[in-house]
Amino acid sequence: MTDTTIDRHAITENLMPPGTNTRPRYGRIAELEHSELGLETHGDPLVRLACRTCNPLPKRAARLAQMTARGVVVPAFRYGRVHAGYAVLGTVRAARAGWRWVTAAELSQHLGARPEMVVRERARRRRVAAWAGGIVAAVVVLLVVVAPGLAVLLLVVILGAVAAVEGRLRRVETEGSDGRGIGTHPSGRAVRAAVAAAKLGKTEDIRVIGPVARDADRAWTAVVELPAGVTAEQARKRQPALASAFGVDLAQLAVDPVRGHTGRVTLWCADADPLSGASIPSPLPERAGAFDVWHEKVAVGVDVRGRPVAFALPERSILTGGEPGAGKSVGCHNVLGAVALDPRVPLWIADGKGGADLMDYEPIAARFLPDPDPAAMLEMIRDAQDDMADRYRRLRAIGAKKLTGDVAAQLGIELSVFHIDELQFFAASDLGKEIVNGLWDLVSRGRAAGWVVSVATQRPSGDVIPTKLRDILSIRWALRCTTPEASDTILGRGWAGQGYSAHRIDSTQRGAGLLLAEGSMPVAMRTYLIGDRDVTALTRRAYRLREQAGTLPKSDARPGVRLLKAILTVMGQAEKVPTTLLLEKLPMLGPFEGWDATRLADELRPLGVRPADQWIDGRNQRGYRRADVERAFERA
Ligand SMILES: Nc1ncnc2c1ncn2[C@@H]1O[C@H](COP(=O)(O)OP(=O)(O)OP(=O)(O)O)[C@@H](O)[C@H]1O
Repeated sequence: MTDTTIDRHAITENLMPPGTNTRPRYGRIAELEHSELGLETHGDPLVRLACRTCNPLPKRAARLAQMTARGVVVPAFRYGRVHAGYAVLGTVRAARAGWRWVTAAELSQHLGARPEMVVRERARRRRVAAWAGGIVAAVVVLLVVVAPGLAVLLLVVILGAVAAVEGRLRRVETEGSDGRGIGTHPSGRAVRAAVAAAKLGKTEDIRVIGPVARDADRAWTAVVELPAGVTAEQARKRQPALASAFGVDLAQLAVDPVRGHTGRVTLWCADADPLSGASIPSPLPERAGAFDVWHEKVAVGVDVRGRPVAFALPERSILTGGEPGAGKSVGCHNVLGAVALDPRVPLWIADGKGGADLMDYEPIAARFLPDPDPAAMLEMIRDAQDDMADRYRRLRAIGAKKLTGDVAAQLGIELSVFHIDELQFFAASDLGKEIVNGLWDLVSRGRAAGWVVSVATQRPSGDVIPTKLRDILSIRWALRCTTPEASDTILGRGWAGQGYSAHRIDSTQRGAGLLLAEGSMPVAMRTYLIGDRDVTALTRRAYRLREQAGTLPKSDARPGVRLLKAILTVMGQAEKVPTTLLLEKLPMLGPFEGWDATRLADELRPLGVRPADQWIDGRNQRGYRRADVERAFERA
């Protein structure tokens, strides 16, 4: 080192601010040599080159060169290298695909069953390949001889196109490896690889028939042919594994068999969760006519593809379970609402919660238990068992084995529906064992005699729904549960382990559940929403239908009794009720529309009930006393 040069380390140590560990750039050294050491020139040629004061132009030129290298040359080189690589890989891919086609690799699984067809097809393809190869070779030779420049240009264009296609394919295929599954626009190859990953066979034995298509821009769909010997049913059983391989939620995937080919399935995979979002209104409130329980299915909601989910009621029984607020009441209204609109069907309802959810059904129910009263519940079950025994006697008398629509019409007995809400309040009582045993008997023997039992509970556990009862309830409907065990208590043991667990349902998925009803697998679905107003409107229509058909509950058939019963329903637990409230609520419970205070008083007078000024809600109002109405009801 001469005296006009300076050691870069010395500058770092002596002149840079304390704590600075990085070595200064040459330009900064040059600045420091001028400003701090007062040097005129620099000993180090690199420092001289970098000095803006001594050497501004070369510096700029160097920077320009550097920028050009970084911004253009390097990317161009990288791009070219990558695309050259893609061109090679694409050519190899095309050659392998061509070879597979020539050798008819996809037909090798049929070699055992139809060897002549495979051999014939291979020979045909070899001929086509030989002709095509010959023509291409002749064109290439001609071009090289006549216009070599054009030949090179054509080669570059073809390789460029191959590189572009290969690049795109790789981008799509690598979507599967970054945690986002195979994406919303997967290639056939990505679908095959995912199906193979779900342990349904080897990628090369799986085929995607036709293109992977988009469905209304909210899902992709593909028809997949499984390897020989693997059935659509096996694929449905692997649905959770498939959903995992596609990188989606179980609720986003539908696996449907293809008619006419047990080895093919249609895969439908939604981009987003189809079980959340805006609620789906039930078609029931809009329904004009009566429901026919013998010939119609009860539509309770839609599956993830938006297709209606429905089940028939004759010879069935229902278990609905889920945590509080999961949507059980709404689900049950879908069933009860439909049944109510068939005026022939006697409805027996027991409300273990003692709430207002089922109050609207009271005027049309043949039997209605509004409180969690285990003794009354047991009595209802005993009555239903007696009725069942009577039905069997009558069926035997005409030589019929079970109640069908025709037999029902012939004997004048009807399908009866017995709905018990919040079974746990009855099952956990002292009479719980007898109640559960009675229900078990009614479900198992009552099926053929036309008794349909439906139980709902917000505590799906072994003590509320013993396995022996659960196993004979044929329709099982698991709404959101807190644990996989609770879900299994409803659906049956083992389903959670296979990926079908209602504990996975999110609280944003209102009314979502797993329904095991028609097929052998639970179906992820969402119930139709039936709000409180809909229930009121439905039951009022049901009332009118039953009134016309003369099938209202016997005690309700007399207008006076009907009125007193409706007034007691409006009053609930209250001791007094204002006339204004009665006039507002009574039309919802029976044919009392358009009544005024005078008409109400006129109807009640013969029954011994008179209005009076009452102190209600902190003021003097015209109204009725509960004790008067109850006395009149007892007299009636
Ligand atoms: N299918 C649905 N679509 C949209 N919202 C729904 C649906 N089902 C239920 N809900 C919403 O969830 C709320 C609770 O539903 P519901 O009363 O049926 O629950 P539940 O399981 O019966 O509760 P609990 O056990 O406390 O009686 C409803 O008030 C409604 O707002």
